Amino acid sequence: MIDSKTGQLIVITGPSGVGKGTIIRSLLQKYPQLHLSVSVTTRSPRPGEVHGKDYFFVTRDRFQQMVQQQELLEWAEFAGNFYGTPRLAVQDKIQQGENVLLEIELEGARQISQTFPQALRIFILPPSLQELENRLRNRATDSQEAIARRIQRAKTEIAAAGEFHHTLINDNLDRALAELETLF
Ligand SMILES: Nc1nc2c(ncn2[C@@H]2O[C@H](COP(=O)(O)OP(=O)(O)O)[C@@H](O)[C@H]2O)c(=O)[nH]1
Ligand SMILES: Nc1ncnc2c1ncn2[C@@H]1O[C@H](COP(=O)(O)OP(=O)(O)O)[C@@H](O)[C@H]1O
Repeated sequence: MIDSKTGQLIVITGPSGVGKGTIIRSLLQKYPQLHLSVSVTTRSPRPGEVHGKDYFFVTRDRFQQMVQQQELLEWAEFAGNFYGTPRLAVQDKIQQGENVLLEIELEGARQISQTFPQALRIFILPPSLQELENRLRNRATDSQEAIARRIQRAKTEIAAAGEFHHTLINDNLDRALAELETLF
């Protein structure tokens, strides 16, 4: 699958609720040589989310400081919160020949395409907008307002899918995973 001697950066983008987290969890179980970059966010933790595992949860002041001190490889505002990729952890892993996954939204993926043009950028699409909304509602982790913001943003993101090296529809999870594995 992946050449273990060369550290590769793989960007996975797609609308909120499409199944990025679900897909990545499966990938990490199957391929221990893959590492997921843990992002920094100003969003509040959801029940069960763990600081340092799901995200580093920080204040807006701390986030701003990280931006100013150029500690982030990329960052963006999404649905009213800030998200960013800590630079050092990713650089260290890549230099050590490890493969690193970034699960980030569109603006961040665009920044990476400038700063890391060699990164493989993959966009995950939902079968339909209605199904995307169903998944967000069934996941039941976000308020009505947060879901509405995510659906609104999804339209812009989906329209930009053509900027990515590959697009993939997460209809059936196992099928989508099998297709994704062929891209690495
Ligand atoms: N640019 C950027 N986007 C991120 C980062 N971490 C997470 N995101 C994106 O931010 C969006 C919202 O994430 P989250 O609040 O966890 O919601 P969820 O994707 O619906 O589970 C998603 O599109 C994530 O891919 C990051 O470090 N940088
Ligand atoms: N292929 C699929 N078919 C049906 N439901 C799915 C599929 N993939 C993921 N889901 C469900 O959709 C919801 C959103 O998935 P999640 O991985 O949290 O998305 P994201 O990380 O992109 O926001 C979750 O409840 C998850 O169990």
